[in-house]
Amino acid sequence: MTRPQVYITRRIPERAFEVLREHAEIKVWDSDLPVPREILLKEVADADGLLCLLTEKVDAELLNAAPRLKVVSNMAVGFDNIDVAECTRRGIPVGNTPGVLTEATADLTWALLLAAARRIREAIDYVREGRWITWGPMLLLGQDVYGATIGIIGMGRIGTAVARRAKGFNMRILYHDVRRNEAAEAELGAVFVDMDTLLRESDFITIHTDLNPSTYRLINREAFAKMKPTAVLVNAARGPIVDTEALYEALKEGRIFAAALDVTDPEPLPADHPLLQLPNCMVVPHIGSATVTTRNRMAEIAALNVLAGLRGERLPYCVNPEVYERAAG
Ligand SMILES: NC(=O)c1ccc[n+]([C@@H]2O[C@H](COP(=O)([O-])OP(=O)(O)OC[C@H]3O[C@@H](n4cnc5c(N)ncnc54)[C@H](O)[C@@H]3O)[C@@H](O)[C@H]2O)c1
Ligand SMILES: O=C(O)[C@H](O)CO
Repeated sequence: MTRPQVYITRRIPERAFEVLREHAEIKVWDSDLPVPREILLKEVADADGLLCLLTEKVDAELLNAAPRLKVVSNMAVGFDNIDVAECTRRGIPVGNTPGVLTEATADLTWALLLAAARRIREAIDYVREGRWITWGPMLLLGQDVYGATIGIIGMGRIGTAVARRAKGFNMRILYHDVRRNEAAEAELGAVFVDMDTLLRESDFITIHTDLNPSTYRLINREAFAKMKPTAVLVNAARGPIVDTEALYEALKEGRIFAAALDVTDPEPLPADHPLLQLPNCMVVPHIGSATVTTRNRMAEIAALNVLAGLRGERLPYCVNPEVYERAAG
């Protein structure tokens, strides 16, 4: 019997290969850079399973080029790179990797929050550039975190994990979401507020929604105008949730204190982008889930999703379960 073919779009942790090797022929784009689109379109022609990353656009064009495809498995929790409706229409289940990256991403959010509040990037440059002459009573003054108010936009898995850490800093926790999170309210004393209240009252604003039509450029000029001049914004969700031009203006004109971004629009952000010239903006290259253990777990779940899809079984983590109802009906 011929073995199913799986295409993997990047060099990923070995764990994925351990899961799949016995059951499928694996072809991999063996590089640390994304597979060029024209090669991807050729490679999926005889693929039964696709294990992809957030850098690959899975749309009608790709699906047309992949007539045998039985499963699309994204090695990420976010799946805004995939046209899920189109996959569902074609009866293709789509998998993602929720949960296993929650704590790592919350940790990174906090690393950014603390670093932006206390101007760590500027402080490191100050020392490295030989400008450190003496202790200074007015040197590199930042914002207090302990006891401040944090406003969390998107109180899902990662938002809640960020809130848990905020509790340890004795913070007042506000949140906004499209639905109430009563568990977070009970456990953490988080208070549900409308967006306006969150923007006006928060000292720290962190973004943890998925990217969808309702969150695209949610943080725009009007939103920045409502924030405190001492506010710090952290985005560890998706770049397009923040309007980059509006952010640049807000930081340059001192309308907010600082921003720290793990994700940008565009992404990657070109090295000569004006945002990177601003002392009060810190950007890291989308490393929220980048720990050894987390990436191993993500690779494993992504592979288990592929395996289930190849066998016609329900994916352990499926973003379009309606695909099974359609099949049953
Ligand atoms: N920086 C990184 O490396 C990294 C790592 C993991 C996840 N992410 C991003 O973080 C997102 C969240 O992950 P999660 O596991 O917490 O997902 P989740 O589904 O548990 O949480 C997302 C929350 O956003 C809420 N939401 C959706 N639209 C909203 C809106 N318009 N206003 C307010 N809230 C809204 C949802 O109701 C949900 O509670 C992912 O979709 C992904 O894009 C980034
Ligand atoms: O959505 C995700 O999982 C991140 O952006 C990468 O871990």
